[in-house]
Amino acid sequence: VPDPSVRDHLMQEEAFRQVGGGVLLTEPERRLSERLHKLKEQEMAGPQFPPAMHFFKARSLIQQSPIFRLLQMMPKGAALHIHTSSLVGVDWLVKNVTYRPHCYVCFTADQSVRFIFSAKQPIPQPGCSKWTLLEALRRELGNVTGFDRSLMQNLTLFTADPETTYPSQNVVWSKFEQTFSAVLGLLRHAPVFKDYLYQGLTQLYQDNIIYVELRTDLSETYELDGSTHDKSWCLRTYQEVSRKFAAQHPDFLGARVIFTVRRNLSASKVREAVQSAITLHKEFPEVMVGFDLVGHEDTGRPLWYFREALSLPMKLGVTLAYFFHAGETDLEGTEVDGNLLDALLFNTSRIGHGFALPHHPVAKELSRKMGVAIEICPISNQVLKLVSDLRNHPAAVLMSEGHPLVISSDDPAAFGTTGLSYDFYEMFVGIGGMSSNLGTLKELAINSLR
Ligand SMILES: O=c1[nH]cnc2c1ncn2[C@@H]1O[C@H](CO)[C@@H](O)[C@H]1O
Repeated sequence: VPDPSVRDHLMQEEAFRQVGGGVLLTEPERRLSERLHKLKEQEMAGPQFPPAMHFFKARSLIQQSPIFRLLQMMPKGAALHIHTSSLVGVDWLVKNVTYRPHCYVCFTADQSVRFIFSAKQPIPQPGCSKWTLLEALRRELGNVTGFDRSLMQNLTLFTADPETTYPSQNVVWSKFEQTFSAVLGLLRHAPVFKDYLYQGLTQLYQDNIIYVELRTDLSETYELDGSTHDKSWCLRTYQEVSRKFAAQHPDFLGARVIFTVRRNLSASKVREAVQSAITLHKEFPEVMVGFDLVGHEDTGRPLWYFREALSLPMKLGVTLAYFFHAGETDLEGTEVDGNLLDALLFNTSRIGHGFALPHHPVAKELSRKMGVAIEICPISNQVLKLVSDLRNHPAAVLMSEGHPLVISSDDPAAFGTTGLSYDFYEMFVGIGGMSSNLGTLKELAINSLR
């Protein structure tokens, strides 16, 4: 029989690590934690357990969960992994933005839509029907509600039947990129862009989030007469909107930007992007925090392919922080498997996703030693990686091994969420299981502000 005192010690150590360790609870917090524990037991014993289901099917159940409502009230710190183009829900885009004057729509052959604001009839776009003024179209239509619903469906992945709609990663990623193309015409209209950012910050603030870092390619914005604004205008706007919002909500710390480009670009294009990231960072040190590469990682170019571009700041003796998406993959058996290690060798400040970390022992150890935070986006993994059941998510292992984790929502509009409460729910109830407690939640919130 093993020595009971040794066993006892080891058991305690294990329990401590499983919940992320570290954070002490005050007496009232301990009581709240017990209450959460009881609620979790009830939820797990229920006929349907949301974290074991695809989020699109689980959302309405989660909305009824008392744990979810407590999580909404909880201060959650910072949202560190959100793409601007999917920040604000499609409800607001359709009901507010597409009802503004001068908004035109056209329909693509593959049943998607494009939008543009213009003072006069816009020039036709290849592959799209004739531009129609939405105001006129709605006047002609009998069923405006149905039409608006179909517009919304073009701007989000959310559907009642995810398994048949998205049978593979390639299918879901192609629809995903379609939603971005559709949204862009609305978002890039300069006055809409300002309101959109403000609305995005409002939604985060309402979910008790006090700081956000937004990933964006800073694509040019346009006015009604077709004139355009460049990346500097865009960054200035982020700064202005963030300051205005913080002035009106003194407990909000602000918004900053991670400049992104797509990982399927050529080496020379990425080199140009890194160069402009360096310039923009010099011009806007307060608001522009770093650089990242985005897009479907499994089919994209590996970081190593861009090594020359990514070494540029070092060569020039300037600092440019990296916030790489890496290991959003499984073990692929291809060059993209090197992304986690390369992200770390390029001194990444955080890792976006890191889902594949358990497959890469050397990268994993290095990451832990460097104290690099892993941005866990559980709902994104469900939708884009088709992992419906979150109970075996690698984040539980990473947490028990002492990796600093932060929770984020990635693309709230595409996934049908707002704020971080849905993702916290999936982390707390699904990934953390019965052992995660209020201390775990506290640790996650504190990590996001460290
Ligand atoms: O989870 C993600 N992984 C990688 N790329 C993403 C993810 N979410 C969005 N994007 C990328 O960001 C662009 C918009 O800024 C999208 O076009 C998409 O390719």
